[in-house]
Amino acid sequence: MSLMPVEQALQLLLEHAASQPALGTEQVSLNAALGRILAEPVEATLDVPPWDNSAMDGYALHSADIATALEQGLPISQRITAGTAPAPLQPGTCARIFTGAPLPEGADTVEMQENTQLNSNALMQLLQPLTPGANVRPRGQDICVGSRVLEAGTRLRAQDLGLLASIGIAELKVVRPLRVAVASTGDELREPGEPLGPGQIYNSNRYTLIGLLQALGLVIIDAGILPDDPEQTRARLRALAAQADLIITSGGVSVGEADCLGQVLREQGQVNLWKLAIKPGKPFTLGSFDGTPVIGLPGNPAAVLVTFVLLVKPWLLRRQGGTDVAPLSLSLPAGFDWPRAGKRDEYLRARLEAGQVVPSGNQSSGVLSSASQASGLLLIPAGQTPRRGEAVQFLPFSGLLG
Ligand SMILES: Nc1nc2c(c(=O)[nH]1)N[C@H]1C(S)=C(S)[C@@H](COP(=O)(O)OP(=O)(O)OC[C@H]3O[C@@H](n4cnc5c(N)ncnc54)[C@H](O)[C@@H]3O)O[C@H]1N2
Ligand code: MOO
Repeated sequence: MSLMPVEQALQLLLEHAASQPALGTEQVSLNAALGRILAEPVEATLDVPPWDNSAMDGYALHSADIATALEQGLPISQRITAGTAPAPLQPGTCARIFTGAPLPEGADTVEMQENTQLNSNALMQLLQPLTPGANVRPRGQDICVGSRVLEAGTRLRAQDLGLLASIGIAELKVVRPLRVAVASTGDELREPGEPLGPGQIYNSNRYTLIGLLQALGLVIIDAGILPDDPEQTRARLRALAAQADLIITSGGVSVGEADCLGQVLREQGQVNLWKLAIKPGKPFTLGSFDGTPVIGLPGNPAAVLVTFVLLVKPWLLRRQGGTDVAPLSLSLPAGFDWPRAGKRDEYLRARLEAGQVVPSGNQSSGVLSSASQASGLLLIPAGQTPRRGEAVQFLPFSGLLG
């Protein structure tokens, strides 16, 4: 059976997310807007800076007076601090001025105080030639009135909030956060804190997934472990579907027989089982229950991490109207020889060493310690055998998480 390329799966997921009914919006204050997605574009209603101002602590003068200022000095006719409104500059004089203070009418140039001296006549004398217009930050240098400063669909970062504040915006309209239910499946699972019986393991995916969702600022419905019983699974899914915009499950999506979740989705909802050309993360499902989308991730812990950051996160962002969903990918030299070409795109847990990318340990899809030791994912495309020194794509976790 042929495997679905990752790009195709991503495209289908993004189309699926975009086809969902629009989410509501809410008005939030700037300090509650970090990481939220802007629901409408923002246009500036003022210039920033609102007037020409000084970039330095020093003296403001008219460029016509530079020669006089160099030769004999100029009298200082006023003192302008930030936050004050200056009087027009008297011709043939200069003004003491500080960084950020408005330039007086009649001045067009500033010299920093280190390049000046007060001569014996208490005149400000330039110590070196000065370019007309130097050290002036013109009105509108940053933002012009009427310009669009941010587009709808922008995920707000700290600098975006600062930018909005600079044009006086105190509140803005953002998309309401998604409610995402997280459920693990598997009879072998126990929760940390409980004793482990024979054949049992701890439920790590729950914590990985909840952490990944928390970093995206979403509302999480922690559904714990789904029981391996169709009747109970149905009832639990019904309750989750009524509250959540998306249900994410882990486990039970491969060809195994104890696949109670798949059975319930097939009977009561809808399910597409994909075999992706990705390692780890080959089995992946997209379905629905009572109209609520369900994404079923493979149970292997590293497959959960990889498929979430590459496929689920873009779905979540696009579902909220986010426009920028592609992760940062850097082209860096490989610090290894890759021995054999694979049939799937392989995303290795990797880190940087002396500017080169190296795998960070055991790459089995059941292994999490190598993910913990990694600073990103390294792509070995299907069919390729990169050699040491050749460029490979490295996706830092700083761009994948949060
Ligand atoms: N005959 C085949 N077997 C398997 C195939 C295949 O194509 N044919 N694919 C393999 C691949 S690739 C993956 S990935 C896994 C996916 O399996 P499932 O999604 O059905 O997941 P499970 O069987 O339930 O679990 C797999 C593995 O992960 C552990 N697990 C599950 N949930 C958790 C959890 N919440 N916390 C920690 N660990 C968890 C589970 O114990 C298993 O070891 O299938 C392969 N098999
Ligand atoms: O896709 Mo599985 O995660 O390779 O083991």
